[in-house]
Amino acid sequence: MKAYLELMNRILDEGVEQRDRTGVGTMSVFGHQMRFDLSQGFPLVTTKKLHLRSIIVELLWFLRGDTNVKWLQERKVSIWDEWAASDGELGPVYGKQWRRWETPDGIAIDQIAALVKEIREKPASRRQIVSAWNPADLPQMALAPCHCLFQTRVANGRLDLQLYQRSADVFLGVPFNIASYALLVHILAQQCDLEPGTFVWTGGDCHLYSNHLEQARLQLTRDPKPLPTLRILRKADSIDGYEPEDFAIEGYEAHPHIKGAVAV
Ligand SMILES: Nc1nc(=O)c2c([nH]1)NC[C@@H]1CN(c3ccc(C(=O)N[C@@H](CCC(=O)O)C(=O)O)cc3)CN21
Ligand SMILES: O=c1ccn([C@H]2C[C@H](O)[C@@H](COP(=O)(O)O)O2)c(=O)[nH]1
Repeated sequence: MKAYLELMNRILDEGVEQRDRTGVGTMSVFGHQMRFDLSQGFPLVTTKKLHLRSIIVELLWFLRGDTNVKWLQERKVSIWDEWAASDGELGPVYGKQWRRWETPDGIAIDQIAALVKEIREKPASRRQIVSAWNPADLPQMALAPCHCLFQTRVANGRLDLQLYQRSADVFLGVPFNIASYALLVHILAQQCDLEPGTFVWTGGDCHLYSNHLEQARLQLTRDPKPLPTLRILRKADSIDGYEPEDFAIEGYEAHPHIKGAVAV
């Protein structure tokens, strides 16, 4: 995960101070790209221990089309709690836009099902895109989508994916986002009889919150370890058929966990 350390290093080196929406304050750079060849291992940060289960459960929650934290909480995942209303709702966030984007005449578009169909039937298509950025729905969302658009592409029997993340909390969010989309590539590839290819992460405002700077510097003193391997233990009948227990990570060696407060 050298690419991740390089991003943290770049922010510490050339980032500018920004006052942000949360009031915490950040150091930020604008525009950055990282590439992960998924045939070389699963990109899980090794310079601090990560809880992959939360990442798996969150991705399956997006794929369910769910926008209520209840399902996450029942599975002991609390990462969205701070933004939820008292009934658990987050408004029309990722799950809604991925699975039920509403047209003005009330038709629901399942972007994920359409993507799987496009990859299978038109692998050379340059229109394999899913967007969570729905300007009409933004006012109702608890938080505007950060990982807002992704595109896939098929070449040489491999599935590549590029994500555009408009806003990136590099210490807390980005390790989750990288692993989550790498996992999504594995799932989509399995469903479409392809091999996982390259995951390209593209960030807009890439920042370290002022209360994460020490944690970032500590990680930069640590040597990254070899990447683990992700195994999907079963091929589900469709993209909707996966359970958290279907995924296993092998050979994950990491430095101790580092705590950091989340900016709300
Ligand atoms: N400021 C901010 N940063 C984010 O990364 C973020 C948001 N807000 N809002 C929405 C979601 C929620 N995400 C989160 C929220 C919390 C953690 C977090 O606290 N992670 C802990 C461990 C939590 C666990 O595994 O249960 C960590 O140390 O990584 C991670 C991602 C990503 N997003
Ligand atoms: O998946 C996610 C979700 C959120 N973030 C971070 C990026 C920012 O620090 C905040 C969102 O604040 P905005 O003012 O809406 O940009 O959450 C992330 O890194 N990854």
